[in-house]
Amino acid sequence: MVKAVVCGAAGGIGQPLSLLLKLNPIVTELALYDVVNAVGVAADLSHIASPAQVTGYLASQPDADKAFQGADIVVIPAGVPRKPGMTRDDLFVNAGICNTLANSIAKNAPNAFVLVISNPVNSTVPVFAEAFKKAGTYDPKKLFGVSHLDVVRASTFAATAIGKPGDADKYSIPVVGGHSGATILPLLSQAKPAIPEILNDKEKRDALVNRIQFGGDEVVKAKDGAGSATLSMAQAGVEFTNHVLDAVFGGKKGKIVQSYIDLGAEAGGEGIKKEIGSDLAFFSVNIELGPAGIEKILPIGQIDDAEKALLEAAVKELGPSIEKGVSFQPAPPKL
Ligand SMILES: NC(=O)c1ccc[n+]([C@@H]2O[C@H](COP(=O)([O-])OP(=O)(O)OC[C@H]3O[C@@H](n4cnc5c(N)ncnc54)[C@H](O)[C@@H]3O)[C@@H](O)[C@H]2O)c1
Ligand SMILES: O=C(O)C[C@H](O)C(=O)O
Repeated sequence: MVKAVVCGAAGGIGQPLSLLLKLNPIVTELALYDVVNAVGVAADLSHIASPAQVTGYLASQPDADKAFQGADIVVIPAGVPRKPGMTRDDLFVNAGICNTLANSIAKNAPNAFVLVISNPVNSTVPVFAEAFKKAGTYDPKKLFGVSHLDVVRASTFAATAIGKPGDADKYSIPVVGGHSGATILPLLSQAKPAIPEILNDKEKRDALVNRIQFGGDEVVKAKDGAGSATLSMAQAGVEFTNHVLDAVFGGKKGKIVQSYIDLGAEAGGEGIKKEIGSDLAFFSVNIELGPAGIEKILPIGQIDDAEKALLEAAVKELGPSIEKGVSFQPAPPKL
């Protein structure tokens, strides 16, 4: 029996993500939570013939805590998306929402795996960590910042740059660092299969790195005020969630993914700090998934000079974003 919760389930990401989770037979209970329309979306999804039993909860309901009770995994695409001209940092208003959700999870599902999609991920993941620490429920091996859309984009954009757009799913490119602009560090030198036609052409390489780092802006611009990536994020989100579900509940060990995590999460974090030459508390790294969540933090490995320069820029920009999340003070409750 596996209970999954989607917070922000009525939103642009939340609805398709909930649909895709409803289709995963590992999930037997799916609770949809939002401040609007969660009950309607749940009624709609509940007609699909798959094992998950769907329930919907509005945050204003007196029994809204039930959404979280007994949850094994909570996926969080709640909060405001970008409009043209905004940076992800401008979405720090979402910190308050994240803190509230973290408190509900700590109270009702202290052992749940928590996957954070809400932006700015570089800051909201530290907000969750701090709230869990205050509640005494923090297990860093169970907290994941979802940066998987960057990995998906890297494959798609690399295949396109090479002139083989139909082969997107054949390219695997690790993306480490953070989830915003210069903090997004695609490791093109580690691409599988190798992409010498890009690596040996500075102009093409710079263009590809830039497209991966600023892929989110493409969608924000194209949607022209109607939000940011939702459908590609739902697909990336479910892909990542399913990897965690497979590792924790499906007995499939050993999957390696990248996620923005607490470097204190498990032996290996200190090694990353040496590799990146900084004691940043959070970074997106290669992790091996297993029954406990983050089973191992794996080295970044060999990177070339161009990537070393990008790493320096990423580390510089990440520090203040992490600090902002760590030092976030929720507004006192209204009396
Ligand atoms: N990590 C990533 O790669 C990535 C990718 C795309 C978008 N995002 C982020 O995901 C978030 C959601 O994006 P979206 O396009 O789905 O936005 P959206 O506005 O369409 O949906 C957000 C949903 O959150 C709900 N919500 C607001 N406050 C809530 C609360 N306290 N509890 C529960 N639900 C609440 C809203 O009612 C809404 O239904 C944004 O912050 C966006 O920037 C992250
Ligand atoms: O770009 C955004 O604001 C949303 C998301 O972080 C993305 O990368 O698409």
